[in-house]
Amino acid sequence: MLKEERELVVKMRGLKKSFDENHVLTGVDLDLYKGENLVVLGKSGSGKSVLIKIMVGLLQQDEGTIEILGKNTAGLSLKELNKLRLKVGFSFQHSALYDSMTVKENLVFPLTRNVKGLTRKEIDKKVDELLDAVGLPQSVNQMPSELSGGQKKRIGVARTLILNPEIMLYDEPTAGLDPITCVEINNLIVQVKEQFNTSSIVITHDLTCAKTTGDRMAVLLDGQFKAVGPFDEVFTNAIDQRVKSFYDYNFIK
Ligand SMILES: Nc1ncnc2c1ncn2[C@@H]1O[C@H](COP(=O)(O)OP(=O)(O)OP(=O)(O)O)[C@@H](O)[C@H]1O
Repeated sequence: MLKEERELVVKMRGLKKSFDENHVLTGVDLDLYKGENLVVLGKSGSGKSVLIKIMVGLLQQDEGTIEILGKNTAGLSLKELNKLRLKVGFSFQHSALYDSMTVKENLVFPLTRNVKGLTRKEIDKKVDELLDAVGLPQSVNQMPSELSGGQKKRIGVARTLILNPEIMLYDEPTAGLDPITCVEINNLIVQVKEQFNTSSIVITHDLTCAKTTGDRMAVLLDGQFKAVGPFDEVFTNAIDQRVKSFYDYNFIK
């Protein structure tokens, strides 16, 4: 199917954001198609987190529009916006699990807060389904402090998925993990897309993560996407020296 015929789940146009004289986003256009994983690459401080925060409503853009699942966020009431945001699952860089709650309680908390009228049986079924999906059914009664970094990330993903999001945002999913665990998390991101039919934005500096998880790359430079496309296309045909050097520094020979 031609790219243009595919359904867009996120459409950003002309997004700008400055902090005083720091012009972080200078005109971002971004398309996320249904069922794809789009990787956003950019060096430290390039504005990747600012972009995601605008998308989930933690920051407000100065200019530009965002459509999520066909709805322009500017025209929505707070109630409509909150409803829409439930369809966007945000998997934080540091997993953000509640340390005083068991794994199960961590998963149940967002579910009961956002979905009313579920029976105990339905809740248990959902928790079991998600822990199975992330490969950690045995961790149900463990405390976050008993989990490894990779396991915490998996539980974080399960907790995000429990609300059935249509769009997943992964912020530096492999940061701070050893290479073997990175591979496992990368595989999980691909698996989630296939199993739960999600579309995702993956923010990373890690080119192995990018190559494994991403259908397309989008490289953020000077506050805009300068190179967008499949991994090999973006890096082998790179005209911009900074896109080339981003690749070279990641794979130092
Ligand atoms: N709330 C804020 N107030 C002022 N400046 C901010 C704020 N948030 C981000 N910035 C600035 O915006 C720029 C981009 O930051 P951002 O966190 O988006 O970078 P990043 O690409 O995610 O970097 P990293 O890869 O290191 O996480 C930085 O110069 C940062 O100092």
